[in-house]
Amino acid sequence: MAVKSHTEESVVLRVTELGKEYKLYTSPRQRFQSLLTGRARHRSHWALRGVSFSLVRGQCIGVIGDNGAGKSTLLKLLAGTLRPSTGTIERVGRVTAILELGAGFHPDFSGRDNLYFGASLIGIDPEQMHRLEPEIIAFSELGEALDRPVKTYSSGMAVRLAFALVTAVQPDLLIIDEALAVGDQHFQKKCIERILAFRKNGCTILFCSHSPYHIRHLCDAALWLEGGQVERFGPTEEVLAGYDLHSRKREILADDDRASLSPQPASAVAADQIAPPAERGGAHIVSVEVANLHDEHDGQPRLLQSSDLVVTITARGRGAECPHIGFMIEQSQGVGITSLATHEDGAVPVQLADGTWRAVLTFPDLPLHSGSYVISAFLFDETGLAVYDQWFQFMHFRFIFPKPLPGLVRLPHHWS
Ligand SMILES: Nc1ncnc2c1ncn2[C@@H]1O[C@H](COP(=O)(O)OP(=O)(O)OP(=O)(O)O)[C@@H](O)[C@H]1O
Repeated sequence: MAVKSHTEESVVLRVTELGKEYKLYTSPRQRFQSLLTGRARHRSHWALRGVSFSLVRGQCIGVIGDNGAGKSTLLKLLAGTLRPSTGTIERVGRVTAILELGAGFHPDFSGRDNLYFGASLIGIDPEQMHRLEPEIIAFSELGEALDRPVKTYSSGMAVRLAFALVTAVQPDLLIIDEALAVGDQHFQKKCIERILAFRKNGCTILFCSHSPYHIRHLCDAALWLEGGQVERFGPTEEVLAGYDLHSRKREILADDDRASLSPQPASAVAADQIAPPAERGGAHIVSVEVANLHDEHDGQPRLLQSSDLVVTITARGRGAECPHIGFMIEQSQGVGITSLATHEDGAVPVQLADGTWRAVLTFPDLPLHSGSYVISAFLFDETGLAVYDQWFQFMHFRFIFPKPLPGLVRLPHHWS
């Protein structure tokens, strides 16, 4: 299925009826017997089946799906590190893949030696590599560590080296597997900037991520895999909306299962239990205060005792950069109500004397009906693309609207 109409010349990747079968043997002996006798003794597992799509030049496509849906298998097939069992892949131009970053490095050789070795594998000849070396080294920020054996590197250092090498030359098609989930904040930001620059220059990007946020902001189309097959392929928002519904249904089922095992009180959760381990010294959310919340009792979430919801979010940024702040309200059963962010609204957090940044968000005359709600706060970089920190569903509260009307919200409206 094509995402948008395009001429044949602009297609850089065409995948037709692609499939990957894994043969599962119960023991090495069974595998051996099957090799000897030629009789199939395996169970067949199709990690990918009947996948067809095409990408045109300059398109950025996000691949989403649950664990085990076949995303990595698809990316490895496209990168050529796995052979398909069925179907064809037609690629035009130079293709590079950032898969399992750093996995291909030789641990006993230095970072520099590995650069030359890795370059030859992705089609960069030694002369070209000689020219690119300073820029690759600068991007990796490894300094003197470059001449140490790679086995002495942290995983973050290996990733920096691999990303710097693989993106040293702009390819026609760049395949990225969760690269943004690794590395520190500073590195994530550099990765995003480089990906955006490639995109601007017409590079086609295939990007696999568990982060709908990054898919939404970087990709113009999305491919949703489910059980190894294409569930949906099309404009990002439409596919993400379908996947969001699917994920919520799955979470509700999982919650029901958990509840039947060990009932949990629906009480407010302390922020410090949920807040991710913000790298101390890095950008992080410092506090989120909600005005007029009455203390909880009887295990109930705290009650908002005002018709206005006023939330003050304070965060520590990175260097002189002005970060952005996001906020989300959901119904406690997991139905999303609203997500907002300073960068989406053209607002700017204010810097306080102690260097922290603060944004105060006010919902005047909160247009919600009576019910239980849960809030989340997010900290972004200055572009709104890198997520520095998130306090996800960290606080529940109750709200009582005096009139018992059915529904979720009171939308702005008028009668005539
Ligand atoms: N080498 C292998 N041998 C047998 N089965 C495999 C192998 N590699 C992957 N699989 C199976 O293929 C299916 C797809 O796996 P894949 O790693 O592509 O999923 P994924 O969508 O990338 O998952 P995740 O989000 O967890 O990384 C899974 O059922 C997995 O168990």
